[in-house]
Amino acid sequence: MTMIPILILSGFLGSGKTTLLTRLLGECVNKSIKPAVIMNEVGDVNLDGQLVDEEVAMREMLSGCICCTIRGDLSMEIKGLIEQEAPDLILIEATGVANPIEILDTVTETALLTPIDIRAVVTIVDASHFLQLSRGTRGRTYRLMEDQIRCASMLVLNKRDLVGEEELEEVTQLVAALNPVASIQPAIHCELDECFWNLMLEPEASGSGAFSRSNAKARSAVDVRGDHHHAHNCGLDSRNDHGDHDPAGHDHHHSYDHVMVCTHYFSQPVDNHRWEQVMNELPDGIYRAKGVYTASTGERMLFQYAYKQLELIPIRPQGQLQDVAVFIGEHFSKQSLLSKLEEMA
Ligand SMILES: Nc1nc2c(ncn2[C@@H]2O[C@H](COP(=O)(O)OP(=O)(O)OP(=O)(O)O)[C@@H](O)[C@H]2O)c(=O)[nH]1
Repeated sequence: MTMIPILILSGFLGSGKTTLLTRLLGECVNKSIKPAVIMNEVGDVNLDGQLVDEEVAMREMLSGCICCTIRGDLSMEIKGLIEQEAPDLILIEATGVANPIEILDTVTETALLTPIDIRAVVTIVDASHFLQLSRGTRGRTYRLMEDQIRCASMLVLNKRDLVGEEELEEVTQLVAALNPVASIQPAIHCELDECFWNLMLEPEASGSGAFSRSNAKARSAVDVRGDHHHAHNCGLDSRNDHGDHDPAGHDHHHSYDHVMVCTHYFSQPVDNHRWEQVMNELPDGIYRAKGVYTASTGERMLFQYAYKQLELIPIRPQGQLQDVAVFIGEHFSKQSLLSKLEEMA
């Protein structure tokens, strides 16, 4: 019986999951592996899908988080992908607010429907952001990041370019203390050593043990017991299941109910400089934004904003794609943001 390996990419908003995913897809081409991708977004548009080659089989799960509201759908997506696309490997990019323990649980349940093997949970950590939060009050976002780190089998300490040597040492120690088992790799734009790609894509060839399903289950169980309050929820505020029991019978403690999503559809082209200005003036509460707009030059632009860093990338969209911006953060006024965006028109 062939078991289809699954890689779960976890990490807080803007940490570099899509960056890692696109690199992994490149490595798959090099190694003649046929991948399939499941992308999950908290908003109702998937812009990251634009960065994935058209030829790669992809399923999008939007407007909910696979770790809670739409976790049942994940099993069906995995089963459907295997039956329809016969991939060698499935890569799941979770939302940045997902609790990977829940995803592990769901994927493990999927094994009852179809033969799969969880090969690794790769958590990407924004080294600079994590360090900054660790030095502050260590609120809910920090706790979610801790959970994501705890259940990883591999850890990528990304955005190494944004921290100095001593800070890197400090953040490595923090992360290693939370998860002494996982291998840790510092990286810039998720550029990893060859052995890391081999571990993810060809564990047999590299002679290293995979993250077997039973390991995953055991790990998940330990974490659930050890830190029960953080175990069964994600940081998404757009759910309506507050305090409910979920079908699997888990108690939901919504300790991460603090992340807000705001979506804006552009009605006309936008001047690039004006857009940079607007993004520079965003309130501190907005830590992540992405979208597509038409510049006044007529060019389509994909923009990425993570923790005050803005990136504008000219794109040729695959298929129909609306001009839209999604803002993610906490404690910000959606109304004043939307008015500001309206004013631009
Ligand atoms: N300076 C710096 N920026 C990075 C690095 N890696 C990724 N980025 C940028 O950070 C932003 C977010 O990267 P993504 O890969 O989209 O992050 P993500 O985790 O998929 O984001 P979400 O899907 O919103 O959760 C993009 O603008 C990237 O180009 C890095 O090592 N250093």
